[in-house]
Amino acid sequence: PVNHVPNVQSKLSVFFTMIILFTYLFYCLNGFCDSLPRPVYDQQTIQQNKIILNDGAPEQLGAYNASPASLVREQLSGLTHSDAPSNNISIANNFGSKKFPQAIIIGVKKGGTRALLEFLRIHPDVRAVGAEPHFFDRFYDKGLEWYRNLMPRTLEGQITMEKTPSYFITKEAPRRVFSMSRHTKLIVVVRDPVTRAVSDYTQTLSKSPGLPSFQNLAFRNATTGLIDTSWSAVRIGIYAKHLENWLRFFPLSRFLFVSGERLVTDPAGEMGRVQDFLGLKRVVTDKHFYFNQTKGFPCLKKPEGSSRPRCLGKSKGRPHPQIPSEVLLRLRDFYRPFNLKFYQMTGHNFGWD
Ligand SMILES: Nc1ncnc2c1ncn2[C@@H]1O[C@H](COP(=O)(O)OS(=O)(=O)O)[C@@H](OP(=O)(O)O)[C@H]1O
Repeated sequence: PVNHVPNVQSKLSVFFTMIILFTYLFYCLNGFCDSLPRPVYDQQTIQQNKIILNDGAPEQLGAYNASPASLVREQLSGLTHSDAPSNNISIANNFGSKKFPQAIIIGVKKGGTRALLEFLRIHPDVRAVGAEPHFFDRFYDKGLEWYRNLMPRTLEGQITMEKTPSYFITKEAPRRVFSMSRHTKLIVVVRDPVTRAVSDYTQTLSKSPGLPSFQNLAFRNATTGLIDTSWSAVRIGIYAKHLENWLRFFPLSRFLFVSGERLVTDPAGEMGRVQDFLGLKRVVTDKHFYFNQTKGFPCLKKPEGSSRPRCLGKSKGRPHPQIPSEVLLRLRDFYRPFNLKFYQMTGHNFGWD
């Protein structure tokens, strides 16, 4: 019996070592290893992403917009499945690596950028940040590593993406994106600038109900009908001017112009063009969409990370206020030459005139 004591002891120590190893393995698989202290900029990122969700709008987040909690999960796990069950998140946690985006939706505000990103996110080869990072306009001084850290982890063959519609009108953005990578693919969702201006105004009005009327803001002089181009809702729609700025750094072949109107009337058709441009298999097709009569927009039968059909949230597809027709006509006249120039530059007639 004396001989058995060391035997039992060694068996026990092997048993306890195994328990410790298994506990550690389980701990890591659940993603807790990754929650060790992170660099300061990562912690700041979490805070900032909470603020800059949905184009900086402190509005009700849409069904597709990542919640702050999911952003935190995203930051900690490197995943963007805002609705994915947490166990999925933790298992995939350590796979892949964070890369700079190979494609960015750079604009335009109120063009339909959220819809496009959410439609793309159902593609298995696309991984995207849920929130708008605003790196190339607001947070450039945080540095490229900060930016890369915001990205979800991707596996070989997957594309990293983000969307920040204000990049399109940011003077410094083209040079900054170029210095990250001159091969970056740039997607611009454009929409009739008049409707876009009204949509932009509607969003601001929803946050500031005391806002002056649309016509008060649109005209510098109501009698002469002089348009106020310093009003951002007007200025953003001068697409030709903003595009000129980008073409100083990127050739036209690096751009894809998506029609915001067609994204609503024929989402599958427009998604086909987008997937081709990104070099992706055409996985997102008409079978992924259904037209929701109540919402008045196409919705996804199975959005990413969910098995239930879902539309974008309340902040997308808001009813627009009635604007006097003469005001809209005047604005239409104002945009016409810029639109024609834009059609010429892109080789695509968007049919707004
Ligand atoms: N499928 C679907 N569902 C809901 N809304 C859709 C969809 N496709 C395009 N749109 C249009 O997207 C407009 C909002 O554009 P953005 O997402 O670019 O806005 S933002 O700049 O991010 O605030 C939004 O503008 P408004 O209608 O003025 O709210 C919509 O017209």
